[in-house]
Amino acid sequence: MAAYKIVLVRHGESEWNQKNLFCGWYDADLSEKGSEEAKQAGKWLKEKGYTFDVAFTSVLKRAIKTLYNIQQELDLHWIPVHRHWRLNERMYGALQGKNKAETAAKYGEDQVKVWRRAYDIPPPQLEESSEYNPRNDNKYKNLDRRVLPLTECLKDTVERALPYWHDAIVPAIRSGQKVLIAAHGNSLRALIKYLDNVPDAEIVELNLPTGIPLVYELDENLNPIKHYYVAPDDVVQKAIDQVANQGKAKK
Ligand SMILES: O=C(OP(=O)(O)O)[C@H](O)COP(=O)(O)O
Repeated sequence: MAAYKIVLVRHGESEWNQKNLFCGWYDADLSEKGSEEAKQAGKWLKEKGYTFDVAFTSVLKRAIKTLYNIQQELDLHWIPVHRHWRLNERMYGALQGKNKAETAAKYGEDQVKVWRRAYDIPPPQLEESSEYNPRNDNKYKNLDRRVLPLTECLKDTVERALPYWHDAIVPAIRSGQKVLIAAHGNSLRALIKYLDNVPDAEIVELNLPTGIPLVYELDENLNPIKHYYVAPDDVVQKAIDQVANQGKAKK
């Protein structure tokens, strides 16, 4: 019997997902399809009787709006929402704004898979002068510049996301609140890597679909007992395959 149940959800499709661009900390909006996916996520949760006491998200609008769409479906506008940069997507460095299929055609699919999925190999850094440099973004103006990354591998994302997990999310779970986390493909992979203790070589194969709630049942020590998506299996598999295939060169 699970002591706790939490729900993780990757935001619905963003405009940059739709264009197959590496997005990272760029603040892309949801596409129309992404808003629909977010509403559908809320409907699936409602159908299965889920409700929440508190929600956590990043400071990026694709995750914030996904969460809001879910709140709307569940009539949970009133719950506290905590936004934090530590739940942001992995900083994709110099790849931000580049098309994944074109990058695969230029550098090879194997290299792109390493950049997308290797645990401890970061993509090349953003230039200091880049328009995507978070050090010039108002959202982060009160933070020490040294915590703002110019690139990250998944290991870096794990290291900057976990303090927020331990300091903010774990106390909420332990206090008995029902927790929803709306975040990103790689910031959620970072959390799953930690929760499930996934070996470095295996995390490479984990792809998270957009807009499909993922339930984690946890024991009293917050160790996972089991996890499952709240959506029909065929929908889940198709969405996972789509993400995995984004890094293939167009034939
Ligand atoms: O910004 C991104 O993630 P997000 O859409 O979950 O926020 C990345 O571009 C996801 O790409 P990836 O699946 O190639 O790591």
